[in-house]
Amino acid sequence: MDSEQEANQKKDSPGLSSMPPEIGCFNMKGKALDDFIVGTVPTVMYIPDFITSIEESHLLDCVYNCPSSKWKSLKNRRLQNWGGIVHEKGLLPQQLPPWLVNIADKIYEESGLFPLAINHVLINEYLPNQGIMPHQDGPAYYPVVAILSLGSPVVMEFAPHSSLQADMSTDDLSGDSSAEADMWAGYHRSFSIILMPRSLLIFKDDVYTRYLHGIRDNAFLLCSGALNEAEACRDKLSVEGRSSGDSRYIQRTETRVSLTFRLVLKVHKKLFKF
Ligand SMILES: O=C(O)CCC(=O)C(=O)O
Ligand SMILES: [Fe+2]
Repeated sequence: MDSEQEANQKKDSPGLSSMPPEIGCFNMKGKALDDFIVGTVPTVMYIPDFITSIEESHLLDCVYNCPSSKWKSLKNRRLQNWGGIVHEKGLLPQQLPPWLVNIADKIYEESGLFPLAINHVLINEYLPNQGIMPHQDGPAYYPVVAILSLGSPVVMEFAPHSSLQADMSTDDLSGDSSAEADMWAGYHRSFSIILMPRSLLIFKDDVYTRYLHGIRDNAFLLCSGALNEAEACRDKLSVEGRSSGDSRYIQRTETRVSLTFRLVLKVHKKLFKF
């Protein structure tokens, strides 16, 4: 941790008391949310150091102090589902615990991107060789997602959905000028983004509705060409890497935990009962 980060951490978190740290104000260093837009496809925002290391440890403690029954083991990762069951007809709601309400409300208030308070949080845990298949988050959610990363850095890859690739090939045959065709191909290119610990990734618009996102299940993840490569690699202490020719990789040595914040607009009145 550099001295500026250390100073910020001391300022934001007044001591290691047993009190849970308040999640500080949106750490945008005086910038507007639009200043964090990365890439050219609408719309991805990447906010480094959204929380401090102390807040990160507190959230990890909360995640790991939950009853083990809260974890659901999948083939390639574990997850906790908070906020209720997402059904194709809407959300069968459950109250979020206070430690999640705290941060969910901050993301809601400070981003201004959700029409109502965030009511659903998925927590994913990945070992260094685990990932998540390319997928879309689906129509049950309002089409904005915010992902807070804790622990090991990873690279998230985005690729246009096959329906968009079909559009592209139709366009290639439609006699566009080559400049326009190049623009179209560039616009729909796959891209990747390094998710450093404590960062917040937000995506919406075409990236939500027309792209797939995923994380490869490898301990080494290619990071050359990532939208935020320069920014993420400035913090060399946090990115353990290896190079092979022109390609650079980050090495995952620790577990990663991510918190995915979303809003389900349609909420059933009846509380979900076990
Ligand atoms: O762990 C992540 O960063 C991604 C999680 C995700 O895509 C999801 O929960 O839908
Ligand atoms: Fe997702």
